Amino acid sequence: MRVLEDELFPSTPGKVKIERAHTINRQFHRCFASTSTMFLWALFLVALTASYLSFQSFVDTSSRYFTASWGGLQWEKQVRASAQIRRPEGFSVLVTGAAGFVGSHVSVVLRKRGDGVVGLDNFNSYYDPSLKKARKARLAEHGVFVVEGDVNDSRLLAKLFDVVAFTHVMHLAAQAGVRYAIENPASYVHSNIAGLVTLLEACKSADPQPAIVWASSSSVYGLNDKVPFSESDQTDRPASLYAATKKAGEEITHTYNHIYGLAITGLRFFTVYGPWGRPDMAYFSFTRNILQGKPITVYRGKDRMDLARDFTYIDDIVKGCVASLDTSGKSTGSGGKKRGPAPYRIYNLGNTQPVTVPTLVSILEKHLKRKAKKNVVEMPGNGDVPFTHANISLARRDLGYKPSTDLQTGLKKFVKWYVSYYGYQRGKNL
Ligand SMILES: O=C(O)[C@H]1O[C@H](OP(=O)(O)OP(=O)(O)OC[C@H]2O[C@@H](n3ccc(=O)[nH]c3=O)[C@H](O)[C@@H]2O)[C@H](O)[C@@H](O)[C@@H]1O
Repeated sequence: MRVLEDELFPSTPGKVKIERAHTINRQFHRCFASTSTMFLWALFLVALTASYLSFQSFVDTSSRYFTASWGGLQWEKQVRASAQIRRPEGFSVLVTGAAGFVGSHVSVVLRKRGDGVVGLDNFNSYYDPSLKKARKARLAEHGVFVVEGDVNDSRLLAKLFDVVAFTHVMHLAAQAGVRYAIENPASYVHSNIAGLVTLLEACKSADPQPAIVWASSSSVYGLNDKVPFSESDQTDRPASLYAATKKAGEEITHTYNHIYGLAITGLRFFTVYGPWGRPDMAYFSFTRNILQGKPITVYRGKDRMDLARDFTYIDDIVKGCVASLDTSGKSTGSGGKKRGPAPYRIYNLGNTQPVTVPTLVSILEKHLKRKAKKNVVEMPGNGDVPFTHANISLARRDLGYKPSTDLQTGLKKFVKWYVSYYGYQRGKNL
């Protein structure tokens, strides 16, 4: 009873205070203890996360180191052997996009005449990479080694220039295709802008600086309607992001020529076709579909106008590329500094005989001995231009460029290659 009374009505009021103070103290300690425990836990978690992250980055770095497709003594030996020059006054050429259509052809021709050639290609999957691997195998038969890597990899480029004093760079690596830019715009910026700048940075710092020949495109003429297209014509109205990145490439290379003394030649290719070509292009996909009995889509311009292209055969383009290397002149910079003016050139490489898309189809039908199932639709507004037509007088004058294969002959050679490459037999579904 007393206890209860004492508890309910304490005789000494201070007692409550003391007890309350004790309780508060205890609570404070408990609270402090739990805060510091929490703090310790938090510290522990932070430390755990940090060590996990650094472990991850260690794993990443080391796995990159161990799985990198380039580097090492054996790799350097292959690069050196491939770059070896076997003719007097020969070149050592770094060919980017070497497993690509134009790149593989140029590499073979250069190697055959005794130049040293090292290829570089990222083997991306824009179109069937097995075709790129097959081109690589063909290059290996000719003694050309293709490094697997990206032009955006500045460490790789520095290493390549460290191992070989390239006299020339044939820059053909790019995100190609006019209409695909709608689907994947970033890939054009990545390869055609960022990749180009990374490559030019490597070239500018290289000692000696190489001369550069690179692939621009007929698409830079965009909405121009003055024909034939001449190099001095207006090129500031591109119709696709692809064209815009190629035009930007022309401006970017000009800057590097101006500031660092790099010798630059830009080649505006006009719809290149032929054996070992690109499956995304019309002549290639039409062939596949006609052989498989599938329909093809033929675009038509405004007022039912047929679209036309200045289709250019691969062997003619290769001759233009090689002549550009032969006449490129020298870069003048060293130690990353310009020492004098260097050549800056741009040339059209076309065939000068535009052919309509329906005519292209009828030539294919003749060579394939099959009728196409045509689905004619109005050209969608996705970057296409209605026609292209090259004026090649500049290239003829400076490069001795003289295309000699008409579309009939060129497509016959393409169909022959296609049929043998894909092992086509009548009746067999490819
Ligand atoms: O000359 C160039 O600079 C460009 O040439 C080609 O671009 P393009 O001329 O559009 O070549 P294709 O894609 O083979 O088209 C050829 C023609 O066939 C037409 N086409 C294409 C595809 C299709 O399904 N149907 C069709 O009618 C196109 O509209 C175009 O008129 C290349 O794809 C580009 O990489 C290159 O830069």
